[in-house]
Amino acid sequence: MISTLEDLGLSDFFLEAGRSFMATFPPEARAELEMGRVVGVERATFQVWTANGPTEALLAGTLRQSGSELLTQPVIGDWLVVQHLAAGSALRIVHVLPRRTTFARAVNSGLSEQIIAANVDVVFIVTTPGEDFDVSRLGRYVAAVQTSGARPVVLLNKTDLIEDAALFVEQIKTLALDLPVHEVAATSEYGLDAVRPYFQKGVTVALIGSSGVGKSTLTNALLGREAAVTGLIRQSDQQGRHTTTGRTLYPLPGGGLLIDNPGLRDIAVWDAAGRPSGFEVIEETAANCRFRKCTHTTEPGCAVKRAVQQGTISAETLTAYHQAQGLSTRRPKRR
Ligand SMILES: Nc1nc2c(ncn2[C@@H]2O[C@H](COP(=O)(O)OP(=O)(O)OP(=O)(O)O)[C@@H](O)[C@H]2O)c(=O)[nH]1
Ligand SMILES: [Zn+2]
Repeated sequence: MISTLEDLGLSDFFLEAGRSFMATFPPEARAELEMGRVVGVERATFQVWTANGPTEALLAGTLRQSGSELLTQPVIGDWLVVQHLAAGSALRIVHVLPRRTTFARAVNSGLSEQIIAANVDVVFIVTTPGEDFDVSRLGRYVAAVQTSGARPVVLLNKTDLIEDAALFVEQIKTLALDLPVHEVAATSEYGLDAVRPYFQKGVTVALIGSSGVGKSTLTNALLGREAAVTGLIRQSDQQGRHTTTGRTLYPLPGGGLLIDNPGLRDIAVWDAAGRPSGFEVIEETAANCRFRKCTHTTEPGCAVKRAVQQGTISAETLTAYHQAQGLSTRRPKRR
């Protein structure tokens, strides 16, 4: 399935970055260096796929980059430069290459964020037409994914449980122009043929959505039973069920890659300038607005507008926030 690093998503962007980093080493040191992608993370252990296949890799605590900058913590999907030590031993992670997209989750009640995945091209936002259905929350997910540079696609799962999925699809489609929305049922594999074409060679897809919407079931259906990748980190509980402690990037039988990110609820993303762009930052800042019901549009004494002027909140984030707010007033009643 994976025969070249291009199958794993290696593009000119990463190739150039990797080459110019390696060029800073003397030739004899350079011979030990290689590029690879993080395909598994389980606590402090990484699985890195290089031209020779997947291998365990470790972060040496004392390692520093060529400058004296501390090494960035690698996450699933990262492209790396690794060093071969003795034959048969784990690789050493030397450098994390610049990321095209990053996904973060809010931690500490939204005060800070933790990056959990990098270099994702397409994000499947999974929802169901049941209790979980919340158009304004979906709107925040869509906006966050768009801001990250990845492409949002909504999967309405468990459509076997309702009569008329079209009603829900209509509401979701109002969230963004050209937003693809697919009706699926993971348990019966209904609708998955429309979803598989997103997995083009080298394209990385991640699944997000609340707990219980069917992300694991979808992942298994898309991977197919045989696809369980040996050599990658897989954890099983007593029932043999795939559990959700680690993160894994799986190659699909027909090409493309899937990141398993279970339980990722309060996603936030960082914009290109590295500022947190989840809406938590707006809500925190809004506490300092002069008016309690400030809409952060034209009010005097608006702390959010001030933060945008000062560059601590991006204008795009505020626009996305306003869009999501507008949508929330049109939120349909739950049935
Ligand atoms: N009826 C129906 N049930 C489904 C469908 N997809 C998943 N389920 C069920 O929904 C439950 C939750 O599915 P999971 O795949 O574990 O959900 P998840 O999103 O991975 O949940 P977390 O691991 O908690 O994040 C399971 O009992 C599935 O069998 C579907 O299309 N139709
Ligand atoms: Zn305000």
